[in-house]
Amino acid sequence: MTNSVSISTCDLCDAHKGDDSGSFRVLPPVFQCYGAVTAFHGPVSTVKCFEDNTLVKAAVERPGQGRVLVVDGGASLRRALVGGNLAASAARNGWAGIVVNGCVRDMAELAAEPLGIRALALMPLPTEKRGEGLAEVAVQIQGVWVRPGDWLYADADGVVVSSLPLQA
Ligand SMILES: O=C([O-])CC(=O)C(=O)O
Repeated sequence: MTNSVSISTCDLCDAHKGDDSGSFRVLPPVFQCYGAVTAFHGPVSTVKCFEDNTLVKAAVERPGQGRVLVVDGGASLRRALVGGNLAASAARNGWAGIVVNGCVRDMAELAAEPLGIRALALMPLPTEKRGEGLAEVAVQIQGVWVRPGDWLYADADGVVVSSLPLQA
């Protein structure tokens, strides 16, 4: 499922720039855009894992219901946590997007998927699936806390996260 209503992260930042409550957060500008969808948003689900994408695969094989999967891969640049197969599963199962604090691979396949995909970089090496990791826990993405049930908004300008759903 892709979100037809696009919400500008710049507009959100204009409206919330004085919010020091911690509810409104902006991710550091280190993410590259790989999916066919640039702007996406939805409630957050999380996976925390390190060079093992067992739980990422399990998540995207379940119904996404318009959610955004935030994967904290510890910023490892050594293995790809999402490739063409997982991205295709995510799109087919109705995820709005995937944000990976780590690497992805299969650039051409990712670019064809109707899904938002953000990651730090491309890396052709896959992971070892050892069954390790945690699902639906609070994660720290580039120093910013992201929790299951937060709302994430991404567009060409950046990625913001909020405890509450935000209006366009
Ligand atoms: O299966 C993996 O580990 C990642 C991958 O290459 C894919 O999703 O196609």
